[in-house]
Amino acid sequence: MTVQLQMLGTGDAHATNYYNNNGLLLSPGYNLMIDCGTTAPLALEAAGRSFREVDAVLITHTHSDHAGGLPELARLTHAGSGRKMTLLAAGPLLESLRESYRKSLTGKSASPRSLDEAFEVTPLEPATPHTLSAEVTLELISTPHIRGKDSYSLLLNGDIFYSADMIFQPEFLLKLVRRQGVRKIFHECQLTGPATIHTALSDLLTLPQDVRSLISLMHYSDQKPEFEGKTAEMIFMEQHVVYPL
Ligand SMILES: Nc1ccn([C@@H]2O[C@@H]3COP(=O)(O)O[C@H]3[C@H]2O)c(=O)n1
Ligand SMILES: [Zn+2]
Ligand SMILES: [Zn+2]
Repeated sequence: MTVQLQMLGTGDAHATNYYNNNGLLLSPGYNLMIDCGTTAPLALEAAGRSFREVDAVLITHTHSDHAGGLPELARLTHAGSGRKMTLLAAGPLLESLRESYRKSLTGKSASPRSLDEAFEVTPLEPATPHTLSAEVTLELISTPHIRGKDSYSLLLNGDIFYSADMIFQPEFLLKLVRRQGVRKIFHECQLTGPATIHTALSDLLTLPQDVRSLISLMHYSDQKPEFEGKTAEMIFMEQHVVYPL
């Protein structure tokens, strides 16, 4: 299967050396942007890509490093091609996304005046596999991040897990690998300190070796270079590199 993942950025919300942790799932005839943080429009260009190559954008949750770039993406697509890009998200996120979009509008802007004018807004039912193209199926999995804030991780093609920001879920990760046959895990990673709303590197290091060996780390801070060689079998994803899945 010729599906690839290119991270537009691999940084956390405060990183200055890395763009926001947003991805581009690349497949023949269908490219999906995974999250669209504030830096995503710039990061697309830095990665040598164009919004014109993106068929749809999926939002995992409504923090600015995951959804803050939607107004600029809307402006670009509206001005650059006139087309409406598809926006995919779980239903419970839509009200918040619509409100954030409204708040981003300024009086003079020529941007579309609402999220629905800007995008073909398409709610996705969680816990249900959705066929997005001949080579891409996607299931949203509700995972805990911040109390009261819905957040959805992704199961791609049934055997690849991509975490939204999430509190460490060891039993869940073990189940994915041992019972559901997940063969790759892209996991967010807080490098220092105890993690309360994210998953710490120290948490991931407690997983069994066979699970660690499937994990690629993303959503990290500027301290990443200090942690090279300290992640056991887990590898750091590098932004803009294209990884086969
Ligand atoms: N000092 C902090 C700590 C956190 N935050 C926000 O909380 C979010 C947690 O999820 P995230 O997607 O990593 O983005 C973080 C910041 O938006 C913040 O804005 N300032
Ligand atoms: Zn984040
Ligand atoms: Zn978050």
